[in-house]
Amino acid sequence: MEREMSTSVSLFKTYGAKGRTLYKLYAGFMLLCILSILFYRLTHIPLEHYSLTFAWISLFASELWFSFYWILTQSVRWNPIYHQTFKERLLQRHGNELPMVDIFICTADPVAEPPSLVMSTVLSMMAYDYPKEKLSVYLSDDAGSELTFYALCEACKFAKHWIPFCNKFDVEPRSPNAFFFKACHFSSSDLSISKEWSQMKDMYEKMINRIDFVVTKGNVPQELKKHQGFYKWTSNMTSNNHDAIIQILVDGNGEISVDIEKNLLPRVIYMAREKRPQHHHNFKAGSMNALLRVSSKISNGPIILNVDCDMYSNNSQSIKEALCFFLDEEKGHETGFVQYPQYFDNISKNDLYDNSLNVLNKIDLLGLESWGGTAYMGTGCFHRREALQGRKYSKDYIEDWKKDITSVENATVLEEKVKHLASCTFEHNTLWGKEVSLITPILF
Ligand SMILES: O=c1ccn([C@@H]2O[C@H](COP(=O)(O)OP(=O)(O)O[C@H]3O[C@H](CO)[C@@H](O)[C@H](O)[C@H]3O)[C@@H](O)[C@H]2O)c(=O)[nH]1
Ligand SMILES: [Mn+2]
Repeated sequence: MEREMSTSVSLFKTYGAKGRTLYKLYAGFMLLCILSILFYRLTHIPLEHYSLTFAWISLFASELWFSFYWILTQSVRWNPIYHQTFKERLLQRHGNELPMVDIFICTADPVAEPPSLVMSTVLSMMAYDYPKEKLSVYLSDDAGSELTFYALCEACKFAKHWIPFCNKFDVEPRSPNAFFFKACHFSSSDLSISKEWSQMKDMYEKMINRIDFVVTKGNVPQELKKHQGFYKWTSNMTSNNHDAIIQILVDGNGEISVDIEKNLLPRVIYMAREKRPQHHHNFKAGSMNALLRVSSKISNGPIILNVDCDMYSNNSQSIKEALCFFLDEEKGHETGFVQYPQYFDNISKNDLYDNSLNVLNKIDLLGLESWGGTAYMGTGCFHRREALQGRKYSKDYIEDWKKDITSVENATVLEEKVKHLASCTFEHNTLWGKEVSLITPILF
């Protein structure tokens, strides 16, 4: 009875996959077959000819290896676990005091990772169905490229139209590139909807053309440098030798921070950490470290979402879903991260290399849950800031979700103040470098 009551108020429910008994029967049968084959191999070794014996033993060795592999994989197939979230309960209980969420997007090269596509990732994050004053989007640009900065300025202008459009038409997914690609045959009997839809598509395509033009040219022409922040790019700057650049593009103040319907936009911050050839930059892990430090002085959101620049969000509710785990009164403290699976677009018809990741996403990751937690995949993961910053698990820990800061300082002053946090030597000989730093490129 007590158990039932506690699950009825929980923000999420956990349940096992259907058909497990059937699977277990099948697995038992398979095991029997495998053992019979192994038994047969061992008891019928042909000894009459050397080459025959060798072939037989080789087969036996590969079957033994396959059996070992098969037994290991049963650990992630045995008991797949699903979760169901209750967003309405989350909103009922925490609707007015939802935590601040900081989103980190990492990009590293404007040629290999075209800024026009990166901006679709940025826009899908900005358009999350979540209170915009609680959302900060950080773009880390490891190339330190003015092309990416230009693209981000364009994306912020476009967001003023895109976000109200998403809200009005319940757009999914909220990456404009994915949306217009998937809905390319959109038609509506309502002429005004059709008109609005094609106007938005047109506006998006014009933005993409402007960005692609600049990227093809390789620099931003003087007349397009409308944002005052361009002065930070000097002629002697290269992608691996430059000062840190922090630009708060949308800071919650003034005309720049509201959309065409006068609703607030999320904060948008551009960061290019300092790079020097003599210091190792540690790839994505290095940029995550700098993002952690810089964001802690700008918004300090207790929840962090990290995405690679080529991974848009395909569900505008993802933040709320993830929060159901973190904010659950009974079990929330047991959750350090919430990982969403990765899916790829443009998979070839036969999918020879299994890019759809069906076994991983639909079975293995769920199977790992029965061992206490799924695998960390890098992108599409929500973290507790405290966990990333070194707090150890404690049964009695209660997180204060209101520790974020909304800095009232002028954006330019704040940019200069936090610049040293993105320096390439910050981690050298400091406690932060020793105890917190995420120099784990394998993970990030
Ligand atoms: O110096 C670098 C190098 C890479 N990146 C970014 O890191 C992300 C991942 O790098 P990528 O080369 O695209 O790695 P993938 O193999 O595509 O990504 C997988 O492997 C990564 C490293 O383990 C994980 O972070 C990802 O989530 C996972 O999808 C991208 O957004 C890059 O822009 C940087 O920010 N700085
Ligand atoms: Mn990648």
